[in-house]
Amino acid sequence: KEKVEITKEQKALTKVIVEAYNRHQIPQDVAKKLLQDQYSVEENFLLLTEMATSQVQVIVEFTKSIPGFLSLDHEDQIALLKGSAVEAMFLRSAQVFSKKMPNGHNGILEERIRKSGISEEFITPMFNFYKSIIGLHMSLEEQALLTAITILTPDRPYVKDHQAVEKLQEPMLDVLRKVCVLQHPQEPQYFARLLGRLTELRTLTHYHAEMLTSWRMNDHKFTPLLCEIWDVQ
Ligand SMILES: O=C(c1ccccc1)c1ccc(-c2nc3ccccc3n2[C@H](C(=O)NC2CCCCC2)C2CCCCC2)cc1
Repeated sequence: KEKVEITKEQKALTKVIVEAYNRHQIPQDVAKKLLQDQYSVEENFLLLTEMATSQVQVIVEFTKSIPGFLSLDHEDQIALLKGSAVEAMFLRSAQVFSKKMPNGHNGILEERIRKSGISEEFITPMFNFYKSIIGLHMSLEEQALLTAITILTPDRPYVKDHQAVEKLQEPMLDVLRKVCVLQHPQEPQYFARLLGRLTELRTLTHYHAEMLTSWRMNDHKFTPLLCEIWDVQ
């Protein structure tokens, strides 16, 4: 049985990533808001754009805390943030959805999201993804490291220095692999399943522009930041 050891450096790296992840929580809890009231389709869309806009700002701060990120070429920094924003938003949404709540509340939250205005064809793939994330019972370290790994994906469009990004992503993958072995000793394939979620995430975000403009209402208004990040309007 291979003895898995997390080195001092890897412990330090994980600590930095988890602290940054915790520090940059979404300011206001969207699940609580959704459980409080039923909103109209227009109000829900506004809530989504507000939450997503603040999450983009939060993700930028989180990413700046990733050791080495600020030493990358500046245009590559932008390309990585832009290329991963929708994935990070869905990953965060899945983590919000997977939070255990007083019984019945998860059902209400699911209902509110189903009726929020998202067009039917995207509801199933979105919830399939959320349920697959729930099924993994990810630890906080795994969530934080997976988010960093998603952002540091070398093959995003317009990234020039792939190698420099790989050099940052690899240590994260190494320590995530070890964390998975240590935290899920009964599931040798757990790390592979975790990375498999990133593939499902990419397919889900493939239609993101269509998902947004098909929100069941006319005249979809976006913030300037989201127009930049989401390639809409
Ligand atoms: O269609 C979507 C989309 C968005 C961007 C690009 C492409 C598609 C698209 C549609 C729902 C959700 C989505 N899945 C959620 C799961 C649990 C809780 C809320 C969730 N949300 C939305 C949300 O606020 N997400 C936050 C979460 C924190 C990080 C920033 C984002 C609300 C918005 C109010 C109405 C109901 C759902 C997330 C995304």
